[in-house]
Amino acid sequence: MKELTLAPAQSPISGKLQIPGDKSISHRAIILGSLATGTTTVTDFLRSEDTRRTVEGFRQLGVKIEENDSLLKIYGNGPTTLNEPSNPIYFGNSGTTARLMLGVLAGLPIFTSVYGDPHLTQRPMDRVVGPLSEMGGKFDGRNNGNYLPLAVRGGNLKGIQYKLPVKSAQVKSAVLLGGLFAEGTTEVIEEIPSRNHTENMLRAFGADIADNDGHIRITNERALMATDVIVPGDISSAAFFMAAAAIVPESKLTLLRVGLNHSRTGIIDVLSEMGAQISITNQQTVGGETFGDITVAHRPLNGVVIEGEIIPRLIDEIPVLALVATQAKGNTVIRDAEELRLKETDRIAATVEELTSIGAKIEGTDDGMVIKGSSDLTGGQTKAYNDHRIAMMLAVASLIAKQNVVIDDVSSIDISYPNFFWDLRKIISNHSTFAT
Ligand SMILES: O=C(O)C1=C[C@@H](OP(=O)(O)O)[C@@H](O)[C@H](O)C1
Ligand SMILES: C=C(OP(=O)(O)O)C(=O)O
Repeated sequence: MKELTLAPAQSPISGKLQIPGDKSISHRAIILGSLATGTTTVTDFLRSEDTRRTVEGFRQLGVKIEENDSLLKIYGNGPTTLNEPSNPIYFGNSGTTARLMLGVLAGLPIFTSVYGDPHLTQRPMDRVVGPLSEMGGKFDGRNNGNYLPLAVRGGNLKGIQYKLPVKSAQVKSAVLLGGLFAEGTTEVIEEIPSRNHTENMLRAFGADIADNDGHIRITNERALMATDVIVPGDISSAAFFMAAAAIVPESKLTLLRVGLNHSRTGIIDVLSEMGAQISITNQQTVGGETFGDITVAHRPLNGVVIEGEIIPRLIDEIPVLALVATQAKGNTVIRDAEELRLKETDRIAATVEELTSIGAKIEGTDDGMVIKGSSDLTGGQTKAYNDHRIAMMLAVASLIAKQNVVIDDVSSIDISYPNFFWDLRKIISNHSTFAT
């Protein structure tokens, strides 16, 4: 447990920040680099608890991976050289590691057993075990293989056509990764677009993949070849600082080289619609991923409705957007976000409970929340539920609270943003008021 007391910001937020590498893209770089033939160099890789799980997972399968700060070298020899691990693979807290690696393990002709921490052990796996079993993978575990720990016997997969029943990039990615090993064509049909980093990176590694208006087809016909990956800054991490600049009066902050893939930029659309001033400069595209600098300046904010197709484009940003909405005039309504109940914690319940406890007017619904703005935040004792996104949202809330905000445990932040508090200190001048 690492309790932290945070004091309100006494001045506007300003300056420039380099945001650490994108977590989703970092996971995918390890996976595809490990399955490819040749050496893959990954620049600006996110070193965090979650990505460490994916690195360790592939090391257990026999892949040599060298780490030098945020530079990673993966020495791939193709999937036929991967070994049956002698010990269970630990996925920790990482849903992405679990779902995507299950897609790979289903394709390999080996036996593996996999497990996670108490939070991941409660998150559903049937969403990937279902389609991967249909392809021929064999799974066993509690509740018909819905929960970790799981036993997996892979190999002999056949392509299927699979219409996604949930809005999930992890499920899409697991089936596509299984498709890399399957006889025939594997097709995933996605009605509402979710993050497409897997598709972009598979293409960059030379896979036979095509996306025709949400019908994504892949075959096993082309072996993956190593390619270098440059990881953009994670917009889901930048989101906390975008929110901070949007709610602390007179602030103006620039976040450098952040990933701007359209499937991830819902937060820019919503903050702009609320009235924040946002500009983007220095755009470039590498390996199918666009980067750019985002500048956010404080302006008076108005409530908005967040629903429908935009939800997967900002799913991890909803807790911090709810915080921003407490400072906007009028109601903000969030709908179609039922997936939030299945994350590291139930993020609808956690956001409502904790923001209410520090003075916000917010109510939960089955698939979202309604926030009545604007209201002053008082401060006080809060809980992070061992969820990094809730912990960082509460840290941002402290900037505008009337009194200190105490967060019961901030250690979960290492899951996606180990340097979060260093970066927060850089942009607020009264950092000496941090206390543990
Ligand atoms: O594919 C990914 O890297 C992710 C997809 C999303 O999950 P779902 O696919 O479950 O929506 C997101 O919430 C998670 O943080 C990362
Ligand atoms: C939901 C998240 O990650 P994962 O599903 O990989 O645990 C997240 O990072 O917010």
